[in-house]
Amino acid sequence: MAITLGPNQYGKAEVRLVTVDRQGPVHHLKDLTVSTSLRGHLERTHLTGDNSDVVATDTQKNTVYAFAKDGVGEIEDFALRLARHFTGSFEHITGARILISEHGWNRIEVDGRPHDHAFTRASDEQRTTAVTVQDGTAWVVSGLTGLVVLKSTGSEFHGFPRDRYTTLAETTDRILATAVTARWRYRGADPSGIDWSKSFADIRRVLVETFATKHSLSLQQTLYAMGEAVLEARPEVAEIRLSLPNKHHFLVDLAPFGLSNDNEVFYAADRPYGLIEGTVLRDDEDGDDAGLAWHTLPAF
Ligand SMILES: O=c1[nH]c(=O)c2[nH]c(=O)[nH]c2[nH]1
Repeated sequence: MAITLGPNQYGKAEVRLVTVDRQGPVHHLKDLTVSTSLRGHLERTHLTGDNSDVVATDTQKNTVYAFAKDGVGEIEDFALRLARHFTGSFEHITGARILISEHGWNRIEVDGRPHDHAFTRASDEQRTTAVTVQDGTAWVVSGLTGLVVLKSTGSEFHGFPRDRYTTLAETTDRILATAVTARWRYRGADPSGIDWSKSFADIRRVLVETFATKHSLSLQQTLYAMGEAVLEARPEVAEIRLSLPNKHHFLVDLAPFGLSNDNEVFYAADRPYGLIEGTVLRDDEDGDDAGLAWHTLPAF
């Protein structure tokens, strides 16, 4: 039986990086978590322990901090700079994947005016990107996670099969709530000329507006509508994946207290939760150009 080394990668996970742009009295913060993964001809270290091809993960971490000195800018651009550096500087490193999540900070308001250098953490929501460079070609998959949304009506769920294990009541009016994780792949290899910040802001707006306005017969239907709206609004996006935990809000039975409950009092369950996941794509999109950017990412 022949044994061989399969696909592998290595890097520094979750480098915490905060930068302060202090060019003027008004400071600008960037708060990132950066993970690097390198791929290439790494048989020697795995098979013999010869590390002459191994760019140490400690060096990868230091590179992240050193590159931040010139300013981070948009996370997609920062990730592209890092990935191109690693693949361009070391002969045996042929691929790099850089994952970045950006944590938001809001300025504290003092007497109604935004403070120059004091902030509150925005929320658990994060903007994300996954940049892959392989043999000189780059792919960009950006997204967001932890975007919590809720609508207090405009959601129904009925018509599902009933068997001996079904107890769920049908409803024509329920709370619908979720924490959106979305990842969208930018069209084509080496995407350029994209205003990353504007693209992100528009996609986020379309996602939340569609969640709000689409009358929902299931979270699955809402997922598809959200993805479809993004693809219709943003031609630079090839496909989008959504992962939507159904944050159940169950009606509390107030009958034991002689009270009615007309969709006013709920128990917000944290687990278990339904998990609705799916991809919405253009049917003319050639999956091949996604290359390593998409198909080797965890599905959601
Ligand atoms: O929108 C929903 N989709 C489901 O698949 C499902 N299953 C369930 O119990 N509640 C819901 N709600």
